[in-house]
Amino acid sequence: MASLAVLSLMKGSKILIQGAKNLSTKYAQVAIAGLPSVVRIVEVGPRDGLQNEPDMVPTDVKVEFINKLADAGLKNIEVTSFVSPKWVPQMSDHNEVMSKLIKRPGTRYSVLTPNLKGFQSAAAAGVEEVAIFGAASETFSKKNINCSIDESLERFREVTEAAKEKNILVRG
Ligand SMILES: CC(C)(COP(=O)([O-])OP(=O)([O-])OC[C@H]1O[C@@H](n2cnc3c(N)ncnc32)[C@H](O)[C@@H]1OP(=O)([O-])[O-])[C@@H](O)C(=O)NCCC(=O)NCCSC(=O)C[C@@](C)(O)CC(=O)[O-]
Repeated sequence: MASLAVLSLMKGSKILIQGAKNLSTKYAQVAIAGLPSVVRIVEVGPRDGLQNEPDMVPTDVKVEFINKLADAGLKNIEVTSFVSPKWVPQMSDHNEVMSKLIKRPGTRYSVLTPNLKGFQSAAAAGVEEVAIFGAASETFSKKNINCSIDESLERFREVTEAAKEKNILVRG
């Protein structure tokens, strides 16, 4: 009797295991189905890596850093920010960086632009791609770009509309 029970238990658990396997495969497929087929990696060292440096990094050093990253084969490099020099002094040489860097064919150089003013300066500097950047919390949004999340979305709308008119790419 006992062996019959064991057998049916084993059969039952086998069905369960198979069911779990099918389910996990199905969910795995759904999960993979949701992923993009291409991932673009953006090197942000010249901007995010330098922006909080307390001592001003000379523009020529920044430009040499960017050129070396491009020479190393990086295809997407975030090179500076068009933000307030009062907020981020290290990025105040954004125009000089853009004018001095050697644009390597096949490499895309992008900059941060939190608002229309920054975008207009970036466009005047011949930028081909801008990045807008929001926040997940009201606190960080206020601390970082001095506005609420809703206000930032309105600013980003202005930037994206202006960028569309000038055929400048926008990255979120
Ligand atoms: C966004 C603002 C300017 C708003 O700052 P604000 O004070 O709200 O702006 P405002 O309109 O009151 O203007 C204040 C002054 O800034 C000037 N101004 C106004 N806009 C610009 C501009 N675009 N470029 C240059 N100057 C600008 C404006 O002309 C004025 O000059 P003043 O009359 O006092 O002489 C300010 O909050 C700011 O610059 N914040 C710094 C943002 C920043 O760069 N944060 C670090 C990068 S974000 C980050 O690191 C996270 C991230 C992106 O890496 C996460 C991720 O990777 O996803």
